[in-house]
Amino acid sequence: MVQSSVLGFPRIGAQRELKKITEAYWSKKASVEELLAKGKEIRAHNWKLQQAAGVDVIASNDFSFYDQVLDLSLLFNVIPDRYTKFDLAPIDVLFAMGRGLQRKATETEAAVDVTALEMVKWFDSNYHYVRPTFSHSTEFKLNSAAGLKPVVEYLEAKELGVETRPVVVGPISYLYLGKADKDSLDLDPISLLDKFLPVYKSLLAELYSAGAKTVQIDEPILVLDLPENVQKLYKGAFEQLTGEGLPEIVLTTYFGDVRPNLSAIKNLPVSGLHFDFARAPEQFDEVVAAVSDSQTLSVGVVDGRNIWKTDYTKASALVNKAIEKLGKDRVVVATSSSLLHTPVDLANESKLDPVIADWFQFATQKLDAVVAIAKDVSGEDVADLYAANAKSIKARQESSITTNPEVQKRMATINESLSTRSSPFPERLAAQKEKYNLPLFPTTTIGSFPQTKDIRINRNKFTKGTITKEEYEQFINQEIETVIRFQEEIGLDVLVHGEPERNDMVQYFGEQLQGYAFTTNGWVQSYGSRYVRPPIIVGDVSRPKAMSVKESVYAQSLTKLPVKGMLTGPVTCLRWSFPRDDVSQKVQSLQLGLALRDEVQDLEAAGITVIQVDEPAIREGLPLRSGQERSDYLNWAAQSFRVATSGVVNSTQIHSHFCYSDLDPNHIKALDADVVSIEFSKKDDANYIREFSDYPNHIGLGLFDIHSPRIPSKEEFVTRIEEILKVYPADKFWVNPDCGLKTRGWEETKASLTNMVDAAKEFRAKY
Ligand code: MET
Ligand SMILES: [Zn+2]
Repeated sequence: MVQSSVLGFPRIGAQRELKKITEAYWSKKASVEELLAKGKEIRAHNWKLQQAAGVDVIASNDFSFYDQVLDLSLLFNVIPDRYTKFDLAPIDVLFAMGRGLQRKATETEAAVDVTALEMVKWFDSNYHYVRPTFSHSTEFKLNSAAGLKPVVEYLEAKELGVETRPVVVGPISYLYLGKADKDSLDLDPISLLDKFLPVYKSLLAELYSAGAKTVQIDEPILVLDLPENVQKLYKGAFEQLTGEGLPEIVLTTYFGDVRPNLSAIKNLPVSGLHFDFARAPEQFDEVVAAVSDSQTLSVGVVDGRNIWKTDYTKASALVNKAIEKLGKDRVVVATSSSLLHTPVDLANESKLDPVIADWFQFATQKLDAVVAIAKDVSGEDVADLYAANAKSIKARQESSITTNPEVQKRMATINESLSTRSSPFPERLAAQKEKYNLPLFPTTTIGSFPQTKDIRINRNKFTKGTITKEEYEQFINQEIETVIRFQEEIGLDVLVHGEPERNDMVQYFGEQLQGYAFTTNGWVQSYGSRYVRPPIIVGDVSRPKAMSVKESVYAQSLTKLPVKGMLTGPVTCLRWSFPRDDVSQKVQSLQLGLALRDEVQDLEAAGITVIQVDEPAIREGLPLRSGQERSDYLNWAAQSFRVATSGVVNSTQIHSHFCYSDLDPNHIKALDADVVSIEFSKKDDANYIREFSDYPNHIGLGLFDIHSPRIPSKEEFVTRIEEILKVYPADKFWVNPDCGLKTRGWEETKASLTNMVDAAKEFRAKY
């Protein structure tokens, strides 16, 4: 029998149970016992679900209350001192590292004030991990204060009658994905490997004693351009991690092609290797040849990153090719990566057009897919399943929903002049200076203001039809007015309308574009308790009518100060949707660029002449390796943005915004935006700041973390601005937060922004 394997299952719960309980815990509406019990319930549910589906290899330790990488930092005691001095319970240390913690002293608790650790994109996905942060004083040890999570969860499953394979991020990836803390900037985390391995090994030994025969060790960095010194570490490291009293290891890689690093993993003493053939089928021959005689091959054919139905016939053909080489006993049918990146269950979608829904598989359906393929290649009769699958695949290929000849005709009109502004930046800058006459250190925000409960309630009422469209719009207008008045009051220079009408920055536009489908419950974890519901691009994209003009015009009518129009850029719309897999991403991105061009021009015509087109996803879309694919990407990504934004006059000021990543200024030059804002509050490295000083256009280097409820004081802003001014010129300096404020409450928003604006005024007076 060929086995089926799932590398990880979404942990958010089919009804977002995890979000509800963690947020209740944070606001002290649920106890720690209730929190832990809910986690346990979700895990049990997921294991049972996979067992019932017939999955042979089921993962444990794929659950997390915040992030699986952060869990390891707690487990291995990679906890910067600033989090340990308050005597917090382990779960609160975890949350403090993940999201910061600020609380006043009470009779029973001391005051706490710590910022969160840095959060960055997990490879090219829309998931974010909390970056391990090392210093010279880091002392690795198994931190068993709350039990050893992988062991606890392994035993928990066992008790339920489910034998699982614990999954842990590998030691080399863990270090490599980390960074040095501010006090130890000369430290290269990878140099800590020798110290780290014995502790990592003791975790494996504990798992083995608990009964785990095999563990899944994820080494996703093997799909990156790895420096040779890092490649060379694998052999020695895995030799140390195998042997008597230790479980067997299945080494997993995903999200790309491993070939350039293949020598690193050839002949490792691991019992199995896993590769992602959904993403990188081209690596097949070479990586299969690298599997040694004693090893199994886990064939990742069911895509963990997208929602399209797996083509069973194609998948079987690939698996059979592996079986020909290795035999049935040494081949496993697997998901390409963890299913964390897909929505939980298609059965929760009652509103999807059934014709289109038939093209999809969500995580729960993907369980059936791996099982069906494993059965088929084992020789079991699954002809009915295969016939039904072939029918769906064919129906999609032949559907007229996916093509729009008008869009295709318009795509042919894209050329240099359609994607270039009529004058270079210096001329535009002059025109804009004259028009807006902004002070030095102009202050602005990134767009969204707190999405309050009231907003959600009213949106729900409107969706359910219990209030009319007019009533809803009136409500939204009131919200806009509140936001405008607040901004005027505290003295911001370039205002925003606050985005109260938007549930999500991509979904909101997706719902108004042709060529998109959306789910009602297709949530995917983005970070912590923040989930997104990516819309799905099913066909050629176009814009039937204006999408954002009404709200912006209303906001502008309330004030003399400029109000920024606010759009989500083509690359971000693409990246934060589930893209089509039947046309290239470039084509989808340019189609979105054309649709947004119409919107930008409509805004300008309506008198909105500062327009921000957000591209926070541009960095994550960057192919993981350098080379042709990456330079092609940078070209079409920038071109799509320029298609959207270049049809305006010189005095119209185009802004863009980037967050969640180590942005390379070179990657955004070609967008040619007049002003960009960048998440920056966690960047301490002066050299990194300096890289931006050559950037030709104007930049707002984000001054505070919007993922955290913490309120920076005015003095803190002043110190930070001074620090940046050492290497960054004052005349290009915009003052703004890291990102939008939608996840924040009003109280902290008011306080933080007031302090920020006051700090800017101080510098304005000085310069
Ligand atoms: C993730 S980037 C968010 C940008 C958006 N304009 C906002 O303020 O929310
Ligand atoms: Zn942002």
